[in-house]
Amino acid sequence: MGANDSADADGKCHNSNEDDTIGRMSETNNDNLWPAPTADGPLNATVTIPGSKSLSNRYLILAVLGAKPVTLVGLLRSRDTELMMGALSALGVRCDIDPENDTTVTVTPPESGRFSGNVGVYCGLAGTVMRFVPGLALFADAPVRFDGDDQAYARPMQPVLDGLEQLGARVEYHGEHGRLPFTITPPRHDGEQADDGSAAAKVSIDSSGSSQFISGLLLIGSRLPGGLELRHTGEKMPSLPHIRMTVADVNGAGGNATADEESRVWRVGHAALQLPERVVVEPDLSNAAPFLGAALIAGGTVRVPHWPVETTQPGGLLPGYLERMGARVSFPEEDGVRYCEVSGDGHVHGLGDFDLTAAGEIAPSLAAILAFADAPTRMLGIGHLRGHETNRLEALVTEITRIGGEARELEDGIEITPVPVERLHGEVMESYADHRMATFAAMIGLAVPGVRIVNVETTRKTLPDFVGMWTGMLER
Ligand SMILES: O=C(O)C1=C[C@@H](OP(=O)(O)O)[C@@H](O)[C@H](O)C1
Ligand SMILES: C=C(OP(=O)(O)O)C(=O)O
Repeated sequence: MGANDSADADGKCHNSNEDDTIGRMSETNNDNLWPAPTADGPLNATVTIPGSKSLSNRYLILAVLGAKPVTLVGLLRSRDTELMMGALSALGVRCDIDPENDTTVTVTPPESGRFSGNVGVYCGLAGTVMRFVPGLALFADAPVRFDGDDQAYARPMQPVLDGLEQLGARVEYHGEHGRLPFTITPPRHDGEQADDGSAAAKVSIDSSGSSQFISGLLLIGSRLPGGLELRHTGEKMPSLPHIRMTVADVNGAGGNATADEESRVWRVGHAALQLPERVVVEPDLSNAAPFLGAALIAGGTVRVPHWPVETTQPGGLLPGYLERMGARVSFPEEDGVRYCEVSGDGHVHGLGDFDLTAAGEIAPSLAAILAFADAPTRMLGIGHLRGHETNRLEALVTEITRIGGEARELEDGIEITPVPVERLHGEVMESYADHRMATFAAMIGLAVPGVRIVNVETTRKTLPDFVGMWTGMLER
């Protein structure tokens, strides 16, 4: 849970959302350095990964768009999901945490179906909160103000807000145009939640900067009187699996969402959404990347249990990517549990030109592995990572260069040219308040002694106990 959050005896979630400070950018100071452990031999570990951030925060949104309570099992409990629950609580939703198991949360939508306005929503640095919750403000009874971490002010927001304006909302920017903080005033309501036979609302946005702009609008499309027809006008379309995940999840809640990816048009019919009474969240497969990738860097074997046979998560592409880098990958089943098992012998193949448009969020973890490869890699299709938690392309180049490696930014990605590991040296590595830059540095530290990481706690964005999991993986 967040630093200021607590569950009382009846499990009701109190979330002083606006005071959340965990994971905020912290100053570099020597009290805040974590010595990243090196691997002193091949690994042999099984690592259980908490619930998927992307699925957890989609299910939370879809649960509140229904009419009946929904119990989410295996929900991620990390900064990004606390921020989401805090946002929903502010809007009048109940989140009851099971006192026996804090990853089981029951979400009860407001009885009226209308969200409380005249409230503030604190987004932290969470893309899924800042891009998914504004859509709910369309159905609030008064304006909703959104704010976030200072670093969040740099993240692009405008396309999703342009979309909401096309749907009748008014958006007032309090800082830079197109960025946090802002206030959304919902359109005047006259029972728009019913299907009044009107045509689908047509919205056009440029979603080249983030797939979350499209997802944020598709999530609420079912509630519009005639549904939604959403057109993406831009050139690039990053993270398509995340958009497919949204379509699948809307349909899993009884919606009618379809995609014409070639024409870049998505349609969502008007529908009363209702997730099943109980929904089980898959482990976060992108968060498995540092751990499974560790087997390639250090050698040995790492297993992740509960690996789904089929998934909408882009992390489902990870085993294939690791195989291309030289890993042996298998999916053994033991006592009904399916594992992803990755083994490495310390040798990593470079990938040459490598299109990562589909799964940009795992770029930092792959970069850490590829810094130890036998040949260069150009990870392409990820220019939009400049608008992630930090400018990840710049951050990766800075950190690889800092330890004596070679990398450079490309217009649409990053080129990593490995150097012999003896030339790499441990340094204080920045994490930029970015969970994936912190785990990137920890991966480097497996093979480069003396790495110390600034503010490793920033991993709480999506992993409540990264340090415990990492040191557990290295225990023999
Ligand atoms: O919808 C989602 O859950 C996400 C979409 C992706 O965003 P971008 O399309 O901005 O990369 C991904 O990187 C992010 O971690 C999660
Ligand atoms: C880009 C990411 O996060 P967000 O959901 O904040 O966009 C990420 O987790 O890599």
